[in-house]
Amino acid sequence: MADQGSRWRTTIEIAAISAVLYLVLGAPGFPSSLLGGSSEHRIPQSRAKTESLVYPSPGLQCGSQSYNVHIFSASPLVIYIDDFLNQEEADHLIDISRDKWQISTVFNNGVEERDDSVRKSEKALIDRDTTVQCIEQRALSIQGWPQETFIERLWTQRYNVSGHYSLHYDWASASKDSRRVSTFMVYLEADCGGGGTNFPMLQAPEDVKWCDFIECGQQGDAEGVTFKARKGAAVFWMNFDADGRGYKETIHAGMPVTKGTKVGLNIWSWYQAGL
Ligand SMILES: O=C(O)CCC(=O)C(=O)O
Ligand SMILES: [Fe+2]
Repeated sequence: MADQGSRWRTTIEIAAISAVLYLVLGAPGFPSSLLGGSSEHRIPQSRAKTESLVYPSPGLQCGSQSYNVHIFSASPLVIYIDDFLNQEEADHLIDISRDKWQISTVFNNGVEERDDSVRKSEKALIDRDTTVQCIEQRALSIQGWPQETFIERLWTQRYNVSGHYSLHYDWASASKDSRRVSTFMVYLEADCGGGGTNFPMLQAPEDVKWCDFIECGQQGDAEGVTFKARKGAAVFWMNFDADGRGYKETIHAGMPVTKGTKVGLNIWSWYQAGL
């Protein structure tokens, strides 16, 4: 949470951080074919990545879930999905994360390490029971079952007071044949102050009806737009356009939690040609 006197980030800070991230994270906005991965010089996909890609079982039987879709932006496509998960599903995911929490890490110059100044939280790789697979299926269904697109094994993340994730893109590398096409940031527990998901390059809409889903007034002091952490809700966005250019507007941050606990869920869809 920020007040008038002490803004969490100034415009200049955001511009500087964005410029560094832009270069470090593979120059989003450039055609991914220029980043490597042409058909002649295909970058071999790491075994670890391929093994983390999953697809729900064909015979899966799932109940229906009535979610409410609010399109925030058409380009890039950004949607706030209220009730993406029901309360039981959200509680179940927290339950199966128990005993699996580990300190979240980041990659600095290719080295995986803890860096609380960038990302302060815990994360858990959850087992793929029926509930989890039905959530994977829902995520694919909303996207219209895109071809050659898989789900990355799901991770939950837990933020206590002062937990946060500073500005970043959700992709670190991308190629013509292989990339993290979309993100669902889902809120499983939101009994907290702060903890919204901020997009400094997206513009807040005018209509006050959006104030149910985004921070308005004092709490809306951060640049751009901050989606509220609401239990069961999800923010969905596409990371790349049809030509494989990363959308620079999708830079985002998990805002610091000022009280209580926030638990989130990442659902990332991965395009992998020829798997
Ligand atoms: O917790 C949030 O609001 C954002 C988390 C996030 O961006 C991520 O895990 O990649
Ligand atoms: Fe992210």
